[in-house]
This record gives sequence, C-alpha cells and structure tokens, in this order.
Amino acid sequence: MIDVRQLNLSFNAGAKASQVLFDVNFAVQQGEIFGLVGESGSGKTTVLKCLAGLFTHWQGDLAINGQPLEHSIGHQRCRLVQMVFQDPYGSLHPRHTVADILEEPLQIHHIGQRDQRVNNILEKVGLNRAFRTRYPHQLSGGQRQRVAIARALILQPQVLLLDEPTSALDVSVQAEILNLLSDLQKEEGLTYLMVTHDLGVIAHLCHRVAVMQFGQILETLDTDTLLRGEAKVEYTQMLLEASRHYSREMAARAAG
Ligand SMILES: Nc1ncnc2c1ncn2[C@@H]1O[C@H](COP(=O)(O)OP(=O)(O)OP(=O)(O)O)[C@@H](O)[C@H]1O
Repeated sequence: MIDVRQLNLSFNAGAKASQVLFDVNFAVQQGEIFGLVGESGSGKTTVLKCLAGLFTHWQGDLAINGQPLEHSIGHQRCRLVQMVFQDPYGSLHPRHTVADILEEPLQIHHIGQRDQRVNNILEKVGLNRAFRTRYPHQLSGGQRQRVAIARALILQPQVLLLDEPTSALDVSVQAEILNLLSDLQKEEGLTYLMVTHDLGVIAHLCHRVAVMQFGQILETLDTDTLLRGEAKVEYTQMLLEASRHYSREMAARAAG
C-alpha cells in the first residue's frame, strides 16, 4: 500500500547542505499499522512529510496504492493520504469552529452533503453535532485530537500518517485516542504509518516497526519479535531497554 524506495532528502544547498534521509526503504501492506521509531532527529517526521506532500524536494520513488507520488501536493493525494500531527491545538485554526474546520476540505474538493458528512464523522470519532459550534480553545486536548482525526478522515483517505498522535495528551486520554485509532483502522480498513517513541503505543497498535537512526533504516521487524527482545541490531535492543526503563520510572513516579 505504501512503498518508499531509495528516499533521500537534504535541506539547503551548497556548503550549507545537510542530508537528513539516506536511501530509506520500506513497504507497508494494506490494512497494516506500521511504526517508525528512533531517537529524536533521526528523520521519522521527515519521512511522513515527504509522503504527505509537505516536503517536495525529495529524491527516490514514493507510491501509495500503486500510484507513484508527484513532487507536489494535489487534490488526488489529499484523497489518498492524510496526516495527523502531534499537537492538536497547533494544527487546528483557532478562529474556526469545528464545523468550519471539518467542512473546509469538503468545500475545497467540491463534495456535497456537507452537514450530513460532518455529523457522521463527528459521531465516528466519538463526538456529536453539539460540537459543531465550538472553537478549538473550548475543547479538551483529547477532543481536539478527535477533531484533528475527523478532519483527516473526512475525505475518506486510505492511509493515515500519524506523527506521535498521543504524546501531547494527558496520560489518561492517551489510551482513549489509541483505542479510537484502533477501532477506526479496523472499521474503515485503513493503513497507518505512525511515528512514535512509546513502547506502549507500539505494543498496543503496531504490527511491524522500522527502526531509524541518522536518517537511515537500521532494521524492520514485527512487534512480537521486538517485544521478545529478539531484534538483530544492537541499537534496537538499546532503544527498547531505554524505553522500558523510562516506562518503569514514569510508572514509579506516577505511583509515588
Ligand atoms: N525544515 C527543515 N529545515 C532544516 N532542517 C530540518 C527541517 N525539518 C527537519 N530538519 C532536520 O531534519 C532532521 C530530522 O528531523 P525529523 O523531524 O524528521 O526528526 P524526528 O526523527 O521526527 O525527530 P523527533 O522525534 O524529535 O520529532 C533533524 O536534524 C532536523 O533538524
């Protein structure tokens, strides 16, 4: 469903050029939830932005559902793939109501029956039509992320690119959003490519993960293999240990 072949990307040119992606290769199957993990700055978000059309100066071959992606963003790509960002407050227009936010993509794509579609999608993400007139600042963090997910889904894309979709949320609402994403994936037969640093998120949602460091993929493995501690690459083992340690410390702190 998602094919990334020999993806390379540099920022700036000449003496200031810095390459951040080096021959990135991976493939995600239809209906799969695929995680991208790795330390900060390793290039995970950059991969997502290339697929979403937010970066257009990449080199290589990108395809979704067998359709090669152009070096520009067009209407067709928006109907195929949508991105959900980490910070739902920053990604929603502060002076637009929920109805405005959800109707905008429908207007741009000349899609009718907007009221009905907005009500349906609100219900799908666990909100209701009473939220139509609210502004982002009148919503909780979890509700804002539900609106961001609704906006991503209103054009009925086949692929969602999720950039740490729960990390900006209160711990108590993280599980709610993960469950929502899991339900939507099954109901709609969606394919997810998800950036996360959270072992719990990987264990809960992902079928397979690719481990990135310094703009390269070190290995791709299934979640069970990762959680059994059977990764081939030492860096992956280290990442797993660090994440377990971090989770235990967090749990101890929360309990104490
Ligand atoms: N617009 C930009 N201009 C220049 N450099 C950039 C730009 N966007 C990202 N980078 C650089 O590209 C590299 C990869 O960034 P990216 O955001 O993809 O990392 P990441 O793995 O998602 O990190 P994190 O987990 O912290 O979000 C970093 O060194 C970053 O500084």
